[in-house]
Amino acid sequence: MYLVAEVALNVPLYRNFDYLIEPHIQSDIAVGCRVAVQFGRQQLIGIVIKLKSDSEFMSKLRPISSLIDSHPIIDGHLISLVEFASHYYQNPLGESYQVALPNLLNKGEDLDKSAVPIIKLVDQNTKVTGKKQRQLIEHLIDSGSTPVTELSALGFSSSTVKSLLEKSIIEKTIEYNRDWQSKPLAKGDKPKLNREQAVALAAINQQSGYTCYLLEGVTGSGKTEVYLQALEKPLQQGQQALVLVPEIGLTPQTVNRFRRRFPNVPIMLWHSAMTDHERLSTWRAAQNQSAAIVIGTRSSVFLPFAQLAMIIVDEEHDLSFKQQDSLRYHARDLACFRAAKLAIPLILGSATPSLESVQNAKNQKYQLLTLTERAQTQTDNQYVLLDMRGQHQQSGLAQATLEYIKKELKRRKQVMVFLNRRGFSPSLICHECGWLSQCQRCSANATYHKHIRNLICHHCGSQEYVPTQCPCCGSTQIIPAGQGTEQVAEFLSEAFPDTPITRVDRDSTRKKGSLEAALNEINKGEPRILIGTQMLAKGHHFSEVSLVVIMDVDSGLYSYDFRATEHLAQLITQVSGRAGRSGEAGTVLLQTHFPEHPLLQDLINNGYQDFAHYALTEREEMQLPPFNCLAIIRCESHNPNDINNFLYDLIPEQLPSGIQLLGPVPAALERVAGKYRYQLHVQGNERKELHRYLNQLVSYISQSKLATKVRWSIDIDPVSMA
Ligand SMILES: Nc1ncnc2c1ncn2[C@@H]1O[C@H](COP(=O)(O)OP(=O)(O)OP(=O)(O)O)[C@@H](O)[C@H]1O
Ligand SMILES: [Zn+2]
Repeated sequence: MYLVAEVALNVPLYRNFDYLIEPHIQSDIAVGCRVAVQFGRQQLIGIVIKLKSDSEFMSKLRPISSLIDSHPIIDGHLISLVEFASHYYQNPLGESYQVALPNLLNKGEDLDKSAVPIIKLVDQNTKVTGKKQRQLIEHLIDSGSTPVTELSALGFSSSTVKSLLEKSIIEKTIEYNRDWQSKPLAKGDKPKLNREQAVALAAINQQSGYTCYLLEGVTGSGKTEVYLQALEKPLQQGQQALVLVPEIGLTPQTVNRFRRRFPNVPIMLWHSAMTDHERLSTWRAAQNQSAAIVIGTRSSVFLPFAQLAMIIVDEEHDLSFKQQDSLRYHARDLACFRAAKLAIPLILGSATPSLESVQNAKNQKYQLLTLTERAQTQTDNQYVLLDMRGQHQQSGLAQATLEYIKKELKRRKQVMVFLNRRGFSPSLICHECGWLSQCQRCSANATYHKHIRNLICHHCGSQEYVPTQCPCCGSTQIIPAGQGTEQVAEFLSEAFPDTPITRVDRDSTRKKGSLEAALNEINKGEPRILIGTQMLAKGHHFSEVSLVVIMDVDSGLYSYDFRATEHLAQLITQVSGRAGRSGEAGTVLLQTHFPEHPLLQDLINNGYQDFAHYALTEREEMQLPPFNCLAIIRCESHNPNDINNFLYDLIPEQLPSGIQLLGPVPAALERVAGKYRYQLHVQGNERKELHRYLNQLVSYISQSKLATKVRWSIDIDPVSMA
């Protein structure tokens, strides 16, 4: 008989806690149930991870206060996933469950809540007058149906929905059922695959069990089409699939494409803009199989599918798949663990795969499938390296660039200008004494946002008014230094007064539905200049863009981070992929002061694959990941002495062989929000050795008094050195 439950609690301690099982819950309690327990003076909710007949602290144990679930809420597979993640990323188990489970479950919410209704279009013909109502109808024509929980994020208010319901143009139904599993799979129109796509699909369909496929296809080569057709097999068998996408890749266009293709299959979403209730409903739908496909961002890798038969990771190189706090997991790598454990296929797709994945394909850990041709055009984009040395610039744009833009607009095309910096200018400078606007709390500039007349620190968020006089010398000549998207948009609207301009960055898309509205404007296809950051760079299919201008190439060429060149090459390739997507080849113009730089030359002449090949050779020579394994111990505190004491204490007199320590070194931003930040890099030649060493290190730290004076964290396989 089990008398003791071992419980994982969300506390920053590397251990679990034993509680007594009282007789009245003995028959119901099981591994995977939530319990409420007394911890110190607080009531906490935890997960039962083990049942035991004894405990070394038996006489001191407190009883479980209450059993929340009469059945386990997670199965053995999910438990092993969270345990693996906790172990691999050296994060306490209770904290890891906190990340893996939806908020409401962590707070003790009952799992048995009613299902989410969907709305459907039932009458396309009745005319409506309201603009929003018309937009909703258009959206439903595109998507077929949409869960009510997604509507507000799309910018549709409940009153819009209500008026259409009253006119019986749409209906609201609950489709909490698993009918889809027994019905024959309905498929919307689909194109005939080209040869390369067909080869890739055949390879995926041929095998059963676990294989990880790296689908490396140039932008626009029809990777998504391969995913869609690969999904047919599991769906036909009534099995589920998970499609992981980057945070900004989850556009309505993408989702609609899946819904149009599989009209009688329930497809649900998972992303950070959803409310807790919305997320819980997706979680439950994955579990009770009323969702066939979930399209989700990073943390959807933890969803409790009952019949998972395929995982797809789109844009597998994307940095948003790595969580940057608490449990610092990489969703792609956990997807890999999960697929192997379940013996199901995993498809990693990208035009610009991470060097890790390229290397795994070389080692035959992944099976490489390549798409070299664009699906709808035969032509490759043409690159222009624009030498910026000595060029006259206006708001960061060379005269020659403006000529290119003018030419394309005249041909009634769209032009996309990419600059990965929002705001008006990255700082203000005093023209007389050289004072620079800086954040008081960070070792960083404060960005000038002109329309709100504020200086905002993009690291700690602190804001202040723009001074009318220089705080140093009193001069009134304070001018913007450098460019952000706000400035470029302003300048271009003066330079091309007759052309509409759409700016897409985090500032311009704060309002719900505004990104959607901007994308709709762009998709109308009229001549237009688009200016934006990362948000514009990936995944979008704008058919009329014929010229892409990348303004600031140089900042990625020389950086403290050994991954900077990889990220730059990915960015250039991805951004370029937005040009020339229908019919004719597009032009990609790179403004640079280093036109002879080997990276740029290689990339534009030979493509990303070639770049990746040479970049890997370089990594191998320098013994950097993926040729060794890396972890960073980060530490921050108001007091630099405490940091020093803590980090130097970790350096032993003798290191085990195969392990190297580097540092302590200051972080790229040495101070953020008033705190100093330092790092210690731990490198291992072999994964096993590194993990053995880190285990010891973490258990040492968790006992260390010096650790209590600082904030520390450990990052395994970091994607950023910041
Ligand atoms: N075999 C095909 N025949 C005709 N059109 C196709 C084919 N495959 C894909 N397409 C079309 O080509 C366009 C690009 O395809 P898709 O979006 O699947 O490419 P992708 O590789 O996923 O693009 P990106 O890298 O930009 O995400 C889409 O409009 C798609 O419908
Ligand atoms: Zn700051």
